Amino acid sequence: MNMQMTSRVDSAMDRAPDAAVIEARDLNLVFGTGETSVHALKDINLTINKGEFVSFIGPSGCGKTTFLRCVASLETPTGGSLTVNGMTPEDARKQRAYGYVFQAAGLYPWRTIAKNIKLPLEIMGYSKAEQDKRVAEVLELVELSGFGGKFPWQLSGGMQQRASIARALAFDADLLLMDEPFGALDEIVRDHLNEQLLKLWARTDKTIGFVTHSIPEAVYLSTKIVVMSPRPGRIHEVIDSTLPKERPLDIRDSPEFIEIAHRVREGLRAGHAHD
Ligand SMILES: Nc1ncnc2c1ncn2[C@@H]1O[C@H](COP(=O)(O)OP(=O)(O)OP(=O)(O)O)[C@@H](O)[C@H]1O
Repeated sequence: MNMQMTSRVDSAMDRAPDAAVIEARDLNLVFGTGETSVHALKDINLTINKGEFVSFIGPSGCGKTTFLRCVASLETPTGGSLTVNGMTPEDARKQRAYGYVFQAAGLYPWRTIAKNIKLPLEIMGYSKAEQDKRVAEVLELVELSGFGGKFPWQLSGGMQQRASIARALAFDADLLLMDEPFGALDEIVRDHLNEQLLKLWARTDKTIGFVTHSIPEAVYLSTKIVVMSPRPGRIHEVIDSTLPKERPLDIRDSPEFIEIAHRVREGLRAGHAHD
């Protein structure tokens, strides 16, 4: 285990098990200045605890991606505070606190799937044996064992997305940030990946922040649904799910599921009314 890994594990162990993974207090982000400035996030207050699956839903431009990017230290807030595992997002990034899955799989076409997954591990200085072990583990987690030697173009869109999830899982960060990872896939593939993602979450006890435009996807996956509204981007409502952790796909026909979906839809409607 290299130094970076050791410090990450130590700092995680120092913290109380129920400590917040993400904590935003009066968080604001304004892009630019003057008349053309955009108030992308306004007074965001949100706590995400360990093991939660939190979806962000809201109309285009309400700041979902910007919030995730702040957590990942890819954007810098202009006001308020934000901590990740109790530290600044920048320190958390240096300690590899999260894996990030983008909307497009973003795999390098000239590298095999295994070599794509290895890339962050190579950069982090893992030994060859450890790299191979982790690649095998994460390929199994996303049910792609046997595909490590293939190139991205030899895989379907859904399989490529699973490979990009495997890459984000490779260094075993406790936090997974996912920005509309299944948005470009057809419904059936998406259903299947949602099911697999839930199983993975239940098995690994990770904390997940997930951006989506789909109400059923948000309700099916989440323990908490953050409904956002645009201009400026705010949290309109946070809905705690009452669904059990075990969720077969047909739970979507249950009255409880339909009730939560209804609340999310109403929240989105009310948020739009601010325009
Ligand atoms: N780098 C930037 N410079 C200026 N404005 C930006 C920048 N990044 C995002 N914005 C603006 O900030 C607002 C929030 O954008 P963001 O991408 O976070 O929204 P979103 O909710 O993720 O939207 P979508 O659902 O379309 O992905 C938008 O008005 C967007 O145009």
